[in-house]
Amino acid sequence: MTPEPIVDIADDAGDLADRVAIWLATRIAVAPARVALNLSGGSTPKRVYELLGGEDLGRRLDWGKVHLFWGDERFVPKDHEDSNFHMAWEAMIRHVPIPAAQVHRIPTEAGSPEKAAALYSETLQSFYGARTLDPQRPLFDVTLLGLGADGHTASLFPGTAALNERKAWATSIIGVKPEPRISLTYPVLESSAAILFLVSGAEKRDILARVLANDPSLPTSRMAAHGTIRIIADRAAAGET
Ligand SMILES: O=C(O)[C@H](O)[C@@H](O)[C@H](O)[C@H](O)COP(=O)(O)O
Repeated sequence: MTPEPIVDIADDAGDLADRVAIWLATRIAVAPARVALNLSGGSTPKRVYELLGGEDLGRRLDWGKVHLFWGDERFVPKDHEDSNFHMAWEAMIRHVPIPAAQVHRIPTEAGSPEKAAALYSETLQSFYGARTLDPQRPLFDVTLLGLGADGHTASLFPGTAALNERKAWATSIIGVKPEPRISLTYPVLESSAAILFLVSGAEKRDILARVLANDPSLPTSRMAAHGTIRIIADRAAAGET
């Protein structure tokens, strides 16, 4: 990974979620105007979204300046239980006063995964106000990502053409998982002031060690961000228990 990640160790999954939620709440609070958060799917961030959508934290945040995006999505309807949007909707979005126009989900109602990817690229470019990314002006304030057991992140899986896509902002991934996926590409994920990887559980221990050793065969290791990269792992994932 470039730059070298900052690694934070949380006690357990609950502590990890608390830290990330507070970190995100602080980013939202200090942002002068709009703040663009790029969300991930997976089981690890769900508790973070619940905290941000909860009574305690959710009501204190200025949701009027928050814009939500997704790093990847399954090509399923928006209310499908496997939808990353649906997970964030249930855990957080439906509980908070964020304007609907600021929730930029991946449009899986488009006729095909390719069309959904093309439409989402347009959404991102229109938000950014340009079709070319400027390293000095990141698209996202924060990108949340996970680490899959095979080293994937977002829906960038080992050995797929999506890893080499540098031109399109979003792409479709077909034939790797039972359902097609749509994923932002490296240049777009990397256009973030801060990237935060959430890694929890003993089953992630080996793969996290390989990422930290910069194994180039792993999509996660190949992330080369413009801003900072932080990995928040719990003790089980970090091999400290
Ligand atoms: O939609 C998804 O599933 C993801 O975007 C994916 O990249 C995920 O972040 C990792 O597979 C880790 O998932 P866990 O948090 O469930 O371990």
